[in-house]
Amino acid sequence: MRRVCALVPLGDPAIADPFAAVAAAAAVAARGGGQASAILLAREARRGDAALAQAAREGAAEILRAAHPALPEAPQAEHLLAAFAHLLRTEARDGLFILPAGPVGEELAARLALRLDAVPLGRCTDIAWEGRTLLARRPAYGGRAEARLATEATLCLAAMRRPAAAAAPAGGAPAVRAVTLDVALPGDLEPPGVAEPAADAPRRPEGARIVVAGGRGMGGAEGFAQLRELAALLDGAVGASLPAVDAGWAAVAQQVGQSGAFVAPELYLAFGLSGTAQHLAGIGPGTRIVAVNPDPEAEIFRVAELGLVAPWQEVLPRLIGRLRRA
Ligand SMILES: Cc1cc2nc3c(=O)[nH]c(=O)nc-3n(C[C@H](O)[C@H](O)[C@H](O)COP(=O)(O)OP(=O)(O)OC[C@H]3O[C@@H](n4cnc5c(N)ncnc54)[C@H](O)[C@@H]3O)c2cc1C
Repeated sequence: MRRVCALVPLGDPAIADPFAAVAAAAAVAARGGGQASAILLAREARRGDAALAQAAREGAAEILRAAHPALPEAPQAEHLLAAFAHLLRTEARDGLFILPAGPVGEELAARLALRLDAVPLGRCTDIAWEGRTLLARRPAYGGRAEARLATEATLCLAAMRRPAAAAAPAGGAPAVRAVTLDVALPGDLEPPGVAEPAADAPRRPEGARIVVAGGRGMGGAEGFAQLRELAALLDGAVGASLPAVDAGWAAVAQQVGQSGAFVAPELYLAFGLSGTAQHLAGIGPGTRIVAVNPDPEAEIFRVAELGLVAPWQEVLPRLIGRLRRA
């Protein structure tokens, strides 16, 4: 088995769970009988103290703390790309490098592979070795098929989600090394188009403890107004399916699923959602789902821990009324 290393960009608010990469790398390495390493990238080395402890807890046996004083507070992909490309060229020329799944991690994995002439594996669900051959699996055609990739390339990049089962901790304190980067970072970048979220911007579902989600079955904006009210009462966030977003009932940032956000709340309340593979791909394996749908055959009931065969109109107003009185 070759080196398996997580690349962890710290301080980027767009990456909800950067340490998912360490957990995924540890799981991949453990299956091959080895241990994972991690590269933590931050603006200042001291920023990494808590991160160091978490990377160790997630299973990294070897940690490189990389700091670049010119890294902006909220780095853009160009900055992270320059810094990680330099790190991989100088510190680790081969191996499997894993970034956290999500728009930033997946873009970085693809662009790093291009820059370093490495093999881009995309967002993988599973990676293992068979002899010298690395075998990766990833969903294809909207989750209806699975692509199996095999390569003997020595440098590969992938993005992965947090695995359902964590690898056993590395055991003992990890070996830690620090490095300060002196590579030039791109300057004078245009600020990202959505640098400042509007004051009334909806809360994003990533990171919320409770997600109240709606689909096409909500039938219109009125149904979503009630979902927002329930989410506020539960201190949760609203999620939506692609058709609901397309209809303009919810914001693009609230879309959950394969082409939207990945969420891993404790509780996912699903109203008017049929439970397609593309939607469920955005919900963490440890999440408990409660579904409300009048169709007893709806797929969502196969994954729901609790299901109510009823239209949302019978359940949602009552739930809101109860919580208001509580
Ligand atoms: C490449 C690709 C990527 C995709 N990415 C995503 C993605 O990221 N996220 C996503 O969500 N989809 C995605 N899709 C779309 C996906 O295939 C489905 O079309 C979508 O998930 C269905 O959304 P839905 O459950 O809201 O609607 P439907 O499948 O139409 O389900 C509506 C449900 O509402 C129920 N219902 C009807 N009336 C009521 C009522 N009064 N109360 C309660 N329930 C009611 C119905 O019984 C039904 O089960 C993607 C598709 C492709 C091809």
